[in-house]
Parts: sequence; C-alpha cells; structure tokens
Amino acid sequence: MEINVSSEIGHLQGVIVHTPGHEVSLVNPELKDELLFDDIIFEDDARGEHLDMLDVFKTAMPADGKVIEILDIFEEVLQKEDARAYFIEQMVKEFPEANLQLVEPELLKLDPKELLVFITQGYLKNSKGFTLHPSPNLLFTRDLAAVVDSGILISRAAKKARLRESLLMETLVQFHPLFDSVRDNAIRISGHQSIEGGDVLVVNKKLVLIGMSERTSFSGLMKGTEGLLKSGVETVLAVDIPKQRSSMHLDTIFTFADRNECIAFPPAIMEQKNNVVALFKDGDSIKTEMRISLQQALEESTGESFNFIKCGGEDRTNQFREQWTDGANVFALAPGIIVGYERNTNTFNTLVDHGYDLMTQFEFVEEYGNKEFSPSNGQKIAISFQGHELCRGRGGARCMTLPISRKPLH
Ligand SMILES: NC(=O)NCCC[C@H](N)C(=O)O
Repeated sequence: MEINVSSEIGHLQGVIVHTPGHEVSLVNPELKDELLFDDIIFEDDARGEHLDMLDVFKTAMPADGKVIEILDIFEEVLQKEDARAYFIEQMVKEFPEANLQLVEPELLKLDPKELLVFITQGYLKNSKGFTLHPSPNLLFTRDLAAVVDSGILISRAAKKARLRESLLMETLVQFHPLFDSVRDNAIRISGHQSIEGGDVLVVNKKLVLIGMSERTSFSGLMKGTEGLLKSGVETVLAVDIPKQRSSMHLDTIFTFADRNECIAFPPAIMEQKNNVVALFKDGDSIKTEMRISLQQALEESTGESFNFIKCGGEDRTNQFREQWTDGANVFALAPGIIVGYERNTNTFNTLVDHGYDLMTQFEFVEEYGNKEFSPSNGQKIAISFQGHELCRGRGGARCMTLPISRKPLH
C-alpha cells in the first residue's frame, strides 16, 4: 500500500487503528487523570463500539482498502530481534524513573506476544511486582503520527502517559516494510519538544494546519513546520487554541467534512481573531505573517471559500456539551461522507441543515454492506455511531484513526 494522504477527506484506502483491549480495564479511578481518561470505561462495550465503527469504515472503503490494527503490525516488527532491542533501549532511555534497566535482560528475552502485553498493560511476567502503567490511549492512533502527502511526521507525546506510544510508532516506522517509502525522510521531533497528530490537519499537499495546543509545543510546531516545508508543503497555518483538557488538540474543535466544509466549535475557532500565523519558506529561514481568523487564512491560502458548520448548532450550552463529547471531531471516509458519535444530536441536526443525509451506522452498513460504496459527487452523508464508552477516553472518530492512504482529490 502506498503511503499518501493529501487531504483530510479523500476516499479512505488505508487506516491504522487500535481496537481497545485489556489495557483499558487497568485504568483505575485513582490513576485515570494521570492516564488522561475522564472516567473508567467498560472494555467489552468499548470494544464492541469500536468494532462497529470499523464495520462502517470497511463498508465505505474500496474493496482493496485496509483497516490495519496497530498491534498486528507491531507484533510483526517485534519478530525481529533488532527491532525488539531498539524498542527496549528507547524505553529504558525515555523512562528513567521506571528503572527499566533492572529488567532489561528479561525484557529482551520476551517473545513478541509477551512484549506486547508489557507494552499495552505494563505487566511483566515472572518479574513479581514489576509493572508500568497501562497504555489505554493507544486507542487514539491519530496522535501517534501524521501522514502528509507522501511523508510522515512522527509525533512526540507531550504527556508521559502517551510517550510509550510515540516510541512504538517510531519503532514501526524504523522496522515495518509498510513504512519503507517514508522511513528515511520521516520528520522527527526530539528532546523536550512535543507534537501530537491530533494537531496536524492536511488541507492539501501544499497547505497544513498545526494546532498550538496543550500538546504541541512552540518548538515542536516549528520543528514540524521546518520538516514539512522542506518536504514540499508551502504553507503551515499555526492555529493558537486554548491550552486545556477539553480541546487538547486542534481536531477536538475543528475537522474537515467535505471539500471546503468544516465543523468548528464556535467559541474557540469562529469567534477568535488574530489566532492564526502563516509560516512559509523564505530561503533558508521561515517567514511568518498574521492572519485574522482560520476561515480567512484558509480562504486566502487556497483561493476558495469555506463553510464552517457549528458543532452543537446555535445554542451555547449544546456547543459546549457536544464539543466535550467530540461533536467537532468527525472523520471523513470520503468527501462529504463523515462519521461521528450519535450522541451529538444537535451537531447532526445542523449537518442536516447543511445538506447531509443522516444515517445510523446500521443503516449505512445495511445499505452499502453488499456492494461497493462509490460516493457520487456532491453526495453528503453524516453517519452516526454509538460510542458511549469510547467517548469517555475524550476522543472521537478522527482521534481513533491514523489514515495512511487516501485517494487524491480531483
Ligand atoms: N486527537 C485527539 O484529540 N485525541 C484524543 C486523545 C485523548 C486521550 N485521552 C488524551 O488525552 O491524549
């Protein structure tokens, strides 16, 4: 499969996901805040909801489309002794407080399956009492990297609770053949810098948005921008967003639904002024220019107009409630074909006002499950799926997906 994503909405052909496993059952109420979950979640239902969501993806994708479970490809990588050694070495280095050097010889002896248990659940067989915290946020594969055109930017998580996922992604890119074409030019963020994939939105191959958020530091943003500008992107729009839990990434308050159509959380996007800086290449350095708003910046950079649909509709309380449960975090399966949590009813009603047909996940699978889904030009469908457990991890459909291949837009 060719790695290529040149928009947020091109027909999905390849996506990396993680269906939640036992690691989510290891989040206890005492630890949930440190582990970035807002509640404890029920594993069986979360898994069922996730698998149902994947059914929708598979229904909408072309016959040769691929939904890839990240632990499947990571297990393949861990068959290689040098990959196991590399990953363990990074873990020892990045988590000095965990004293992993004490169990390094045992870690090196683990078979791939046992190592996966250690990575996801923190549990080390035969080493009594030696545990790390689990990795429940692996569910949000979006934040591990961003494919931009035919390159990849590997995230470096801002929070310790997610840093293990960054090492996993780095190891995947280093060792899995899926990433052969992007390995050598991958953009990497080092040291104390941070950037997370939920902050990176690909408008087109020349234009990328990066959120300056709770999770993406200024130097992480600049380093990411430098790499993107070298790789052929012409403009990065840095979007300053509130640094807070409810909007920890740009994609929690802003996503693309169709050509020139987005869903936005009004208070943090539509009602902000002078919150966007355009970054371009200027010889060997980077030039900056202020922009009045995200809408103006998008329109000026593309020469096209954009329609911003309000997450939660007109009512203020609904805007806040539905942003909290990821109403603004939709995932596009194709231009105008989006999925989002069913519970965000006001957002769905607003989408209907903007010409979307509403379908539940079951109606969509029933209608298109036995035939190839080829979206016609101008067709708009908003597909709702149930995620009452999933949404307690504080992420929506876009957060749970790392697209690696989308058809180019014409
Ligand atoms: N792109 C996203 O917004 N991802 C959601 C991440 C949720 C996760 N519990 C976190 O706090 O990192």
